[in-house]
Amino acid sequence: MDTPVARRCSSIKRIIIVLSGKGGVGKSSVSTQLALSLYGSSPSARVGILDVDLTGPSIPRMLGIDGHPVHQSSDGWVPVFADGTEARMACMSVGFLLKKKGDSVVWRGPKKNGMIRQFLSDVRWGELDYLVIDTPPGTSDEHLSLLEHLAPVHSKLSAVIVTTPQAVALTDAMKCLSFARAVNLPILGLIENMSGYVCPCCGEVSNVFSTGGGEAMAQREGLTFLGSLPVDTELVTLLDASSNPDGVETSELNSIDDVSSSFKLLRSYQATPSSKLFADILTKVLSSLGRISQAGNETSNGQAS
Ligand SMILES: Nc1ncnc2c1ncn2[C@@H]1O[C@H](COP(=O)(O)OP(=O)(O)OP(=O)(O)O)[C@@H](O)[C@H]1O
Ligand code: SF4
Repeated sequence: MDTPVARRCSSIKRIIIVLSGKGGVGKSSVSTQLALSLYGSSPSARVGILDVDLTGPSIPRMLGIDGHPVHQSSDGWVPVFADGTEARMACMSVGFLLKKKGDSVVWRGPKKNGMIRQFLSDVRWGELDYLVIDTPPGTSDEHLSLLEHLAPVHSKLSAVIVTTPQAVALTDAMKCLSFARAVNLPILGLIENMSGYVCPCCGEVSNVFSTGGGEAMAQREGLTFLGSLPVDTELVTLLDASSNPDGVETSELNSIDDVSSSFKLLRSYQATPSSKLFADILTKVLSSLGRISQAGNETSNGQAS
């Protein structure tokens, strides 16, 4: 089907949708870490991150590019490049379109649907190896709009589910899984976030909440368990340090050089020992992606023959 979204997405190889049943489980942090890991997976990897959490956009803040202006060209919106002039990490979020930091989006379904369509059809992503899409918690209008508009490029889609170990989060993660299955969205796997607390002094792991529920759910449901991430104080410090100071007006943030130093700080997280855990997750994500594309090829070959 030839639609504006299909035309725009023709230069994107893989689209990974990050889902969570419950709010606050770390879906945006995982989307950010996933995008950074994919970016670091090869010196030429080109990654986009699209924030469709319209009422709670947090990706610009996490990437240290909060408040940067988005320019409109004759061919659509130019995304903000989190890595500055290297231009391999493109980001788009409703957060860039708000006049002031802290402004809220109070939109009904049709307006949200229009915004998502515009994000998918009007952003000049260019050639991307991966587009990571951070979604709102649960399965809402935004998810339905997203999948409806992306239907012409369904073969490029897959999802990662993020949960925390508590029973209530796992129940909501199950709803997410049912949704993904209902819309025939391949699942790359499940991540259990905030699984234990690592003491910054001695490295001892304390299980503040129950643990292992995510892995058990993955096993039960035949999903790949991508891994557990502990509560990491270093990550929080970095995410806070990379954010722009409160109250900086959009018009004051025009220099692309401002972006590079924040991004370097965030990338330094990728070099810490705790990021080893995310490196293992990335290996499993890439292997699941390979498996899904192979299955897709076999299906299309089978259909062709
Ligand atoms: N593994 C972790 N260690 C420490 N803090 C974390 C971790 N994961 C997430 N956080 C922190 O928890 C808070 C919520 O995380 P995040 O915004 O990623 O959750 P979310 O699921 O996307 O939330 P929302 O429902 O608002 O979309 C953030 O302040 C984030 O920095
Ligand atoms: S885990 Fe060990 S070092 Fe860390 S706070 Fe507890 S007693 Fe102290």
